[in-house]
Amino acid sequence: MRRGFLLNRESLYSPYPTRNKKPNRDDCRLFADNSAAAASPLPDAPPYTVKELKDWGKKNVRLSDDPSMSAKVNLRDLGLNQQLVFRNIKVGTVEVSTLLDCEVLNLLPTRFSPPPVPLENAFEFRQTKNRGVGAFATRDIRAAALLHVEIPTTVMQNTMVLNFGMTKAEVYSQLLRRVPEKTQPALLSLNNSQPPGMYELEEGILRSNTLNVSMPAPAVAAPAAMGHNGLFLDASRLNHSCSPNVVHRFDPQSFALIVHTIRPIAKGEEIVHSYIDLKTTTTRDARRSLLRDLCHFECLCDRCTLPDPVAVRDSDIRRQRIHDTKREEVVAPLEAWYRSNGRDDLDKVIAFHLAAVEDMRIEGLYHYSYFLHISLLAVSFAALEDIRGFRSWIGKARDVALSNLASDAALEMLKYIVYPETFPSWGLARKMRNRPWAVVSHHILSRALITSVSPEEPLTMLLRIGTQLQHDVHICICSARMSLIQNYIWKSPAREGVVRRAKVAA
Ligand SMILES: C[S@@+](CC[C@H](N)C(=O)[O-])C[C@H]1O[C@@H](n2cnc3c(N)ncnc32)[C@H](O)[C@@H]1O
Repeated sequence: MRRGFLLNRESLYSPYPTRNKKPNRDDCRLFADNSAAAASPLPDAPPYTVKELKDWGKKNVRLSDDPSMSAKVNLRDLGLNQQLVFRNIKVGTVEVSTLLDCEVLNLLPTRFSPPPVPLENAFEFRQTKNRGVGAFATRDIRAAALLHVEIPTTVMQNTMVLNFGMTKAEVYSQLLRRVPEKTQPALLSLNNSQPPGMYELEEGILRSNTLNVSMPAPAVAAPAAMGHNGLFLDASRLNHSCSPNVVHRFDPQSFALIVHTIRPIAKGEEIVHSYIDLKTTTTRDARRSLLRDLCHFECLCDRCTLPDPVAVRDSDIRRQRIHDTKREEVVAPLEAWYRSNGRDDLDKVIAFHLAAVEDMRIEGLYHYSYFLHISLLAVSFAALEDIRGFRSWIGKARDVALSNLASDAALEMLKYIVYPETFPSWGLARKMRNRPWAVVSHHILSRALITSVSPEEPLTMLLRIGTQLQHDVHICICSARMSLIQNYIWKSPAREGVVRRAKVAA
């Protein structure tokens, strides 16, 4: 039985990271060392890939014989001007053991904002039949519910440069040793799915359970090398599924992992997320093989254990279809309807989007163009002045915005749910029949607004569509509502010019 580590006394009292604060003297560091640079000739091209970095490190980096330092590495030569420090930081009452670059530490807020409050007791952990422990809903949960919020136990940069000074095993063991003693039993009881004998326990646990987290990015030459991962005691118990029902995001402002449901979850259903990028792996065999390679288990999720080969083939075909549909193809039917000045049948547009959304529902894939499809459904139902249809789809679009932490967009959509007739494409079908060109802009604008979660995007889209239709963007803008435009494009660098031109045109 593995016993907990003894804690280094200072690590318990490590302060918040503050701006301009020098690292503690007892921090273990990977120092930049100019003499090492002089000694080691640079390769012709900068080493950017992980393999190149590793090879370069093996040839050029020497281990420090100074026991107060972990290693001496001239990372500037790699375009990575960094100084990695082990530091325990406090988030509210939780102490997090981190290994971060000094610059990243300095970019963290001096005070973390309080994390949002999740549903209470909405899930519990239980033993599954064949996948170890899993989390199960204790009641029916709606889509876009804030299910879980968790502060990490450890966070570390996961670039390979760590290998230069300390072995990975040393880094992992140092990181875990700095975790508060009371947390260590729970941490050491986490699943270790690495092949037996391959890694020390600490490394096995970290490799099996960490999730990618987003940290503030300093201006470094090789930002791709600046990934970070975090270990979360509860979220680590979530099993994988190729049709997940939750997504998670890390919010550096509150230093918390935020887990949202992406569809309704019934009482007793398992709560699952995806360990892999489902966009790049469409077939069951490809997904299973990737999970075998990366995570060392045979996937037993619902989609991978479909009862017969025909069902598996149908699922593969559906996923491929979702994967292959380009954004332009999604937009095309509504654009064709609009080009016909509303003479085409809008029901055909609706049927197209409903079929796509149904594919996504069956496969449990709510990324890809899901948001675009449901937004265009909302636009179509608004054009037909169908309140029920409109509310249903704009409600789903709002759910997506909420799970993406896009609260402004979600608020705007809530306004449309309450007052559908204020939605810019409201009654467009009727208006098109009467005054085809005058209302075009409303349709374009509403689409731009609704299909975007970022404030920059509507403008880009307006410009793109305006150009596509060889229709001056000023005309689009001048006949749309000024407040909406200003609201949405205010952050854009091109804002000044567009708003000025729009005012002139209006
Ligand atoms: C991060 S842990 C998840 C929690 C784990 N079940 C536990 O008991 O702690 C990942 C491990 O759970 C199991 N697992 C997760 N999803 C699975 C799936 N879809 N099929 C089979 N095993 C799965 C595998 O053993 C995997 O290595």
